[in-house]
Amino acid sequence: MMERVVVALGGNALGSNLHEQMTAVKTTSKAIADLIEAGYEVILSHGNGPQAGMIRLAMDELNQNDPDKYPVVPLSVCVAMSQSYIGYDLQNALREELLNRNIIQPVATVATQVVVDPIDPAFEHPTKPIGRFMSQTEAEKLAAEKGIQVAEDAGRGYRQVVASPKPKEIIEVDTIKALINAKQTVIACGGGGIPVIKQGAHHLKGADAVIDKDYCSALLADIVDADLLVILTAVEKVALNFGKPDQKELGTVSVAEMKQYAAAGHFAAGSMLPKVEAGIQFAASKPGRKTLITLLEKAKDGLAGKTGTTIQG
Ligand SMILES: Nc1ncnc2c1ncn2[C@@H]1O[C@H](COP(=O)(O)OP(=O)(O)O)[C@@H](O)[C@H]1O
Ligand SMILES: NC(=O)OP(=O)(O)O
Repeated sequence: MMERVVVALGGNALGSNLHEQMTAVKTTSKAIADLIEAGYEVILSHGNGPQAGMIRLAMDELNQNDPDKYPVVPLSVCVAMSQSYIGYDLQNALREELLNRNIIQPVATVATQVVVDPIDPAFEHPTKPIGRFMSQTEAEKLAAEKGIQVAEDAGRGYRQVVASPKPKEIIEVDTIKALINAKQTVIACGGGGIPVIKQGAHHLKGADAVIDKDYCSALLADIVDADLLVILTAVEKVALNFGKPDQKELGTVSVAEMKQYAAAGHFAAGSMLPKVEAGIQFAASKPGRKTLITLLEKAKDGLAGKTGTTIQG
């Protein structure tokens, strides 16, 4: 039987600006088309930190220069814009790659709303880095000028930080399932989904946040009953003592073991930790489910059990 795989694309699959993204999606599409050609049923999700930050900054700039003409654009709308912008580039490149291989399979992006809890403590403590990397001096200057919060991002520089509540429910779940059942390749939950809060009987109000795409991908993988969650990032394997002389790369690891490593502080908050936590969540949710964390270029080999870090129940 065909294995169903939710693939979460990280920053290196998309680049961090318009030009990089145009180039990156071509390589990404080849890796994804390889999986489709190998017989996997693929559902795609992706990050949006650099893109949502870029859109937010541009919108803020317009508003500060001429507030009458350009009202404040909420972060939820910036996330919606980023989903469409990234979805467009991905579906364009993947469509072409599949047609070049004579694979007739439509690709569609679903604007996906994801419910968050209005009293999630994350709203009080912004931790999600978005936008470009800056020096400490530049970041502090921007924070003072624009009234935003900034923080150091996993040893890589300073970035704007925003609230990142946990994803609770995917609103467009039936649309996503209908497209999968119609044999279409779906891009959903981009950027962790457009964060919304339930109000009254049926109203959904946009929330000022960016949801983590790894946590949301684990939720998506669960609701579409995927066999595998594949988190593609910039390292081939997850490591213990990362970046230290005694670094040790992990192959296949049980949920229980991975929980111990996470508790011992081996995975950096804001970079590897959410991937490991999302991976554990999915692998532990039902017997037989697995999570693979590896490089984009190694996705096919990883699924064949040749490389990457696999978390299993
Ligand atoms: N223990 C670890 N093992 C491997 N990589 C780690 C570890 N801790 C932190 N990292 C870093 O996490 C990065 C992946 O996180 P990030 O760049 O935020 O992900 P994304 O691919 O979703 O954009 C890796 O490229 C690596 O630099
Ligand atoms: N939304 C999100 O998790 O984006 P990044 O993967 O770019 O951080």
